[in-house]
Parts: sequence; structure tokens; C-alpha cells
Amino acid sequence: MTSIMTAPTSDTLSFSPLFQQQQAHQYKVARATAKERSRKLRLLEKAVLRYRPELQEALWADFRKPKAEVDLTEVYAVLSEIRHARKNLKRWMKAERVPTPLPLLGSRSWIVREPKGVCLIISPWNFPFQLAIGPLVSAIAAGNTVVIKPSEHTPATSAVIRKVVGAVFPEEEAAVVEGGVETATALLSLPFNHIFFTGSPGVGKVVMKAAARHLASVTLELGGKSPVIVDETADIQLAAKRIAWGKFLNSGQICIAPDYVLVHESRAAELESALTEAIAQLYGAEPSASADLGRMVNHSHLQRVAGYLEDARQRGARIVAGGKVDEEQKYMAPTIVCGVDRASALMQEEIFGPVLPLLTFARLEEAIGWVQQGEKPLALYLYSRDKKNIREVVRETRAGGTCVNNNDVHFMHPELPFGGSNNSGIGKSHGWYGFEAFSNARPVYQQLLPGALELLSPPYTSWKQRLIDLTVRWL
Ligand SMILES: NC(=O)c1ccc[n+]([C@@H]2O[C@H](COP(=O)([O-])OP(=O)(O)OC[C@H]3O[C@@H](n4cnc5c(N)ncnc54)[C@H](O)[C@@H]3O)[C@@H](O)[C@H]2O)c1
Repeated sequence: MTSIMTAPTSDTLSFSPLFQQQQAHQYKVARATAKERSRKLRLLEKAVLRYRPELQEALWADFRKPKAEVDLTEVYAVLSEIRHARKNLKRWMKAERVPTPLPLLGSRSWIVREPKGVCLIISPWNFPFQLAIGPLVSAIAAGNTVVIKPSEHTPATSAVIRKVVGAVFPEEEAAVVEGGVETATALLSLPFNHIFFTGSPGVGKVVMKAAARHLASVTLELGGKSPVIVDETADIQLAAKRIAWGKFLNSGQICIAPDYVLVHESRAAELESALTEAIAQLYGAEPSASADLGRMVNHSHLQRVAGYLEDARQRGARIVAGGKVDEEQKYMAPTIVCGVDRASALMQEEIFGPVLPLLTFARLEEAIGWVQQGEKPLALYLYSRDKKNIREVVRETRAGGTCVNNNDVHFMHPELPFGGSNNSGIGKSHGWYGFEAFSNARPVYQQLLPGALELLSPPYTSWKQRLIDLTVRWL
């Protein structure tokens, strides 16, 4: 079994034949029972394990992602999605009976989750395997056919994705199309039933506009600036350790990485030194020598983040740790920066790199106010030992997701919906929520006996009007 590999040249930019093939095949795929879908997912699990060493090599070649991080954040993330889906698939696929209200007595109703049909997955480069195959798991569990377009910035990984998918699925069920913006644009011109996009908010808008042409439904997993609030009651050592891990993993190129920290002014100095220490513990005194620290994906992203830092420095920011850039190695040191002007690019743009600004606040309402003024973030984190503060921050802010006394890890919980809100995303993924994203909840109402509502049809005699009055008042 092979899947389509297409070079992104203008003469091969028509994907209609592939699309039509999947369209013709969709009902057959949709008929698969829970057992059959589970078997497909088992084959996918085996393929992922078989290609694990190749994937480790590919991600090292693409941007020096450490082997352990490939295992944890790419391989295991996908395997846990598969295992969770296999365990729950039968229950998810079961028709859901719903109670009958009094005016509809004489009927029964249920909801079936039917597949959306032919789906498109467009994925980014930062977790290139997980963010292509994770949604595929949900799409297959829900009984769809799928075209995947992985990122052009991680070509070695894209080739492995193609191999994994091709080893399990015929192309009329799941196919991988490689290429860049032109390829994505050509795919987006086709009338897919659902588009699952992971990437930047800017491109998310392009995708949503394209989807509108065919009224395709969308799941948009986007990005933004995810704040961390550290209040005066926080365990600073613990916070520093966890923030440093969640920020500098993948060199800060994580959609849910802490983007910046708002720390209570009474604890700022302590947090500064605890973070500096945490970086040394994770990556040694000279992080560039550590094999456990990834690189920036390309020169343009390195220059973008280095430019933000330089701009902040010129506006008076103080670099507390790191700051070193090695163009040739696409290396940027884990960097902590204080005294950042809130109007600087570092505080206006999603950083998506290993630079962590620390800003201070005197009263919690100030920190909350700052978050409320910005776009709704993909994640908001809070370090606190005060129950009242925890309640207040969750109640008074809006975010795609939240961790209290940790960061990033909510992503790994298969029972939690993952996704953003408005600028950080539309729709949710993972587990049941991913299955739901790729399904249409179709209500089925079955009339068994003459219904009470039939009594209320014209002509509206006076006693029928009385019955209508009773219904309006009491039922
Ligand atoms: N919410 C999440 O789960 C999540 C996960 C990872 C990354 N992200 C976000 O993704 C962004 C970084 O990833 P990226 O740089 O690969 O994102 P991106 O938006 O530049 O690209 C994502 C995908 O869209 C395609 N694309 C790019 N421009 C396009 C266009 N004009 N028309 C159609 N398709 C186009 C790319 O080829 C790629 O496959 C960050 O904003 C990050 O926060 C979000």
C-alpha cells in the first residue's frame, strides 16, 4: 500500500483525482465497525513503533530534536491518543439515547455520530509528527477519509509521516501530500467536509476563509501569547523548575509554552535567580554544549526571535540569563529578560522561541487586567498556593486551557479538551473531543405512536387553543 507523494510544482497542483477517489470511498470507510476501526488504529500504533528510530533520526536532521523528546512529545503523544481511542471507541460510536419530553410522548430519539466525510489536516513544523498523526487518529476513529499536508519546514519528518501512513492505509482512505503554501492553497480549493488546521492565527484566517467557500467545518488549533501568573504565595523553586522545562523544551517552539511571566513584585528577584539556576540544571553551565537542547527550525525564525530580543534590549530591557545567538548553529540560548517595555515586539508578538520576559505586578487585578486586554491565549498558567487567587484568576480570565502549579502538561491528558478560544483557536481536539470534531452529531427522532403535537394542528378550535395555552404555560 502506498500513499501519494506529490512534488509541489504548479503542474501537479491539482489534487482533484485524489479527492474524488476519497469521496467515492467515504461511505465504505464510514461503515467500518468499532472493531474494524480499532484494528486500523492498532496497525497505526505498530507502524509508529516500527518507524520510531527513523523518526528520531528525521527530527534530529530537521532541527536537532533530542531523541528523548521525540519519544515523549511525538511518539508517546501519538501512541497515547491511539490507545485512548481504542479503549473508548465502542462507547463513542454507540448511538446516544436521549430522554423524551412530555409533549413528544409516543416517540424515541437518539444521536448518532456520523463521519464528516472527506477531511483535510494541515499541520505545522514544531511537533511535525504528533500534530499530523494525532488528528489522523481522531479522524480515523470517527470513520473519515483524510488527506494530510505536513509542514514544508521539516522535510525529513514529512517523509516518515508519508511512510507511516502509507504502511497502514490505502490512499483512498488516508494520503499524505507534501508541499508548501501553494500545495496547501490548492488543497484548500477543494470541497473538503472538514478542515483541521494547526498553525498560526494569521494562516488560520486564510484557512477559515477558504473553508467558507464550501461551508466546510473547521477546527483551528492556533497560537498566541500564553501568560504565566506567579503570585506572592507561589512555591518559587518549583515554579522556576517547571516554567524552565515548559519554556525551553523544543527551544521554546511550542504553542502552549509559557510566553511571558507576570510575577508579584515581592517575588521577582527570587524567581529571576531560580530560573537561571533551573536553566543550568536542565542544560548545564553552557547550554550550547548540551545535546538535550533543540535548535531553532530555520534562520528566519532565529532572526525573528533574536530581533525581538534586540529590540527589547534597545528599549531598556535587562538580559538576566542567556542572550547568546549562534547563526550557523541556529542556536539561541535559553534567555530570561526583565524590564521589558510592554509596547515592544517581544510583548506584542507570539515569541515562539527560547526567550522568557519577566514582568512584575503589585496587585493580582493588574495581572488579570493585562490578560483581559490581550487576545484570549491558548493557555494561561498560574502558580499559587492561595485558593481564592486560583478561583479568581480562572473566573476573571479567558483562555483555551489552564494549568495550576504547572504548565504545558494539560496537553497530555486524554480526557481534557485541547484547543484555543477565538484568536487562539476554534474547536477542540484530543480523545472524545477529537472524535467529536471529526463527527456530525446527527439526531434521529422516531415516531412510535401518534404524537401529542398532532392534537394541536389546524383548525385551531377554542379547545385546541386552550391546550396550546396549557403547553405554553406548563410544559
Ligand atoms: N494550537 C496548537 O495545537 C498549535 C500547535 C503547534 C503550533 N501552533 C501554532 O503554529 C504556529 C507555528 O507553526 P507554523 O509556523 O508551521 O505555522 P504556519 O501557520 O505558518 O503553517 C502551518 C501550516 O500551514 C501551511 N500554510 C502556511 N501558509 C499558508 C497559507 N498562506 N495558506 C495555506 N496554508 C499555509 C504551512 O504549509 C503549514 O503546513 C504558531 O503560531 C503556534 O502557536 C499551534
